[in-house]
Amino acid sequence: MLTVDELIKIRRDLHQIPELGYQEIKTQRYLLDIIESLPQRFLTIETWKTGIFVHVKGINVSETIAYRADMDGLPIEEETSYTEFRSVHEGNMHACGHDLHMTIALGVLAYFAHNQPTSNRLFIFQPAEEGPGGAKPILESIQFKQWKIDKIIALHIAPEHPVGTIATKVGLLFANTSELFITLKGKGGHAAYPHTANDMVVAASHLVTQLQTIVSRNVNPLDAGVVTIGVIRGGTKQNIIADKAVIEGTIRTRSIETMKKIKERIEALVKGIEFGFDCTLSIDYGANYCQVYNHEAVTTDFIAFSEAKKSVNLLICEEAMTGEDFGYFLEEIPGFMFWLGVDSKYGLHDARLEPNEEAISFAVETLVDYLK
Ligand SMILES: CC(=O)N[C@@H](CCC[C@H](N)C(=O)O)C(=O)O
Repeated sequence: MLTVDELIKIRRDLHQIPELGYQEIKTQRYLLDIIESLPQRFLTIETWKTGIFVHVKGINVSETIAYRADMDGLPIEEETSYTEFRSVHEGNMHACGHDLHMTIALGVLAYFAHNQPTSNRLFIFQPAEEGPGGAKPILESIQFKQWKIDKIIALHIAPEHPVGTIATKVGLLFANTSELFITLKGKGGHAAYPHTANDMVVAASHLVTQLQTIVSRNVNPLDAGVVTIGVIRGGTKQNIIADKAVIEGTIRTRSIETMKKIKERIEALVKGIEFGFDCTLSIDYGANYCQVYNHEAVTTDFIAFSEAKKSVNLLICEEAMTGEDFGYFLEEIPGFMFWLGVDSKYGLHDARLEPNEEAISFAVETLVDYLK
């Protein structure tokens, strides 16, 4: 069993070593050291790329329930008030709570390493949730298939809810997502001779503005969609006309049809920019995640469990336009995801995110109770 102080130490240690998707080398080693220090009698440990599976053998097996935690950090320069356990990986931060997700999984796993569960449990420490995605290749792996999972569960921290809150719903919880990378190629030149060049900073600026019309003009207002451009990059010096620019963003929708429609509109606008600015554009949709859709029977059962538990403040929430490759597990295996309140003034993907660590022991106790 891990004590509250040990759990907090683990979270703080993990917080200091955020690594991007499929680079979670130190994170994997750190987790393995803890997992290997637990009683091994019921455990089978296997690594998968930078991820880990830990199978816990049950006493009287009738099913296998999987619990998944994601492992990767984000390319964000930390701006929290932390002084003693700030990220030591310059430019990277656990700004999406995966340090808490892993700590909670370890806490629950440690309980079952000491107290053999009735049925089997599988703990999945999954790389690359923020991109390019670890869930789909895990599902396709022979290693994962050997465990024959009957039910799967995961959580995500929710900065906007107080500690003690569990928020979830039956059906759609998270959106369909697609990354978006557009490269514009034109003709560079001297800043004083714009008539001899095709300026990709100007072309990219027009495109970014036009992309904003898709949700407002092409998506049914009663439906929902998001086109967010998070990066615009181009040029090398203030007096040189840029021959290249790059736009990076993400698309979010409630339905596959709307995702298709938004992509069609992007492609049409890209053609217009090519024609209008006499340049060449290419589109790469990067990683695409399917929606997170909570299965009715298991989610209803978890909602009833949470309602009956005095320590839990249960919220039936609305769906969000966040994405999660956990959706791929739910395409194949019954299960659900829920939000865990961590009460931070600053939200997910914010350099100042400071989750309340009391949420860790609350989550471990609640999940142990649900899974035992
Ligand atoms: C919970 C959360 O914040 N998830 C990420 C998932 C990223 C998906 C992909 N890399 C993309 O940007 O489309 C999110 O941004 O919602």
